[in-house]
Amino acid sequence: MKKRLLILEDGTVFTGTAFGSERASQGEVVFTTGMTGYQETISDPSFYGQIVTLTYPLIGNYGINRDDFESISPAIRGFVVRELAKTPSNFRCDLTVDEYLTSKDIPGIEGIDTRKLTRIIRSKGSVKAILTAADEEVNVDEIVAKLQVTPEITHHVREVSPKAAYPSPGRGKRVVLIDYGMKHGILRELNKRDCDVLVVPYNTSAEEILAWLPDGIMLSNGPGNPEDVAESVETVRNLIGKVPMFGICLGHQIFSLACGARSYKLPFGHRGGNHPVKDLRTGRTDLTSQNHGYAIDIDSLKDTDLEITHIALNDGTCEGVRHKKYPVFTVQYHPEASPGPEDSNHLFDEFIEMMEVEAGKGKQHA
Ligand SMILES: NC(=O)CC[C@H](N)C(=O)O
Repeated sequence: MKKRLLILEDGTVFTGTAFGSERASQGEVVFTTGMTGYQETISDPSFYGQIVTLTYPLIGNYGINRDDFESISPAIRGFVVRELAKTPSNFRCDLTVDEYLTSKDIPGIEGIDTRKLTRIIRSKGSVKAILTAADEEVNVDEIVAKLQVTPEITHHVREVSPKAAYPSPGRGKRVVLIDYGMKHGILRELNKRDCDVLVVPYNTSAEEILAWLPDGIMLSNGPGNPEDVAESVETVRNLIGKVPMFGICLGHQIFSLACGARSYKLPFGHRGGNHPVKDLRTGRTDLTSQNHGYAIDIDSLKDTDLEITHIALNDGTCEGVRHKKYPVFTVQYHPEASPGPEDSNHLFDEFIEMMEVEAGKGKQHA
């Protein structure tokens, strides 16, 4: 069993056991609180550039299967667990987490105090860290000094958005899905409703999108700071009022910025499967799946045509908006679940309904 170190920029060193790839890796450490769904978490492209720690203490007990991936290649920089199950047991299990991460060249560490690590992230906020082998040559002071001056990575979306458009056909509503680093759950939900989907790269122009004559546009989740993707904000600005839109997570942030709102970085983000969110119009609270480090500033909505529709009950932050004039709504959380609760799955039905209503209006005009 090889020893591995997780060294934080504040100088804290955790010593644990290595699994997965043997290489060293650097990233922002974040924690997620889901008790299940680690396979979806590992393969969620919104974690690009991050070392992910799971607060649930035993991970890997049902292995990795063929069905639950949210993308083809995981984008995480490292995986941190208290205890990794060595002998998973499940009828769908194909590989162990160790085998899978080794095949994808992602390093992991187990056997560290993940509660202590989580507390550090909670009190310090975003923390840069490095995963490296515990050999004699390691100079912790040098690594810490290097970490402290390493700038945050920018423009994550470019790394995970597809290079070309591809179809996912259906007989229903025609939807252009802008893929900023999409979880496949979003595409699955649209396909389940028989949508005729065209998935397009983040930098596809508004003209190209509209040339496909979509009934609706879906703005996906994705990694990083929404302010880094100014060109996508500009594209969305040019689409507002032309076609119904539904946005999720980064899609929600990009749409809000396009309407003139501002975003900011949360102290330690929302990541997990039990975040209560209140729908301000119905008073209903859904338990939601979340994975975001940024949020839309509620005060900044005053100067826009947006109305806040959802708030996080844990900290009162913005969880959803709706355009006052045009058929567009967006949420900060994940109605596609995968992983997590499916309470808000109905939002995909609302999107279909919204497209039907708009298509009906078009017919009346014709
Ligand atoms: N899952 C997402 O789309 C996350 C959005 C954005 N990258 C954030 O961290 O806030």
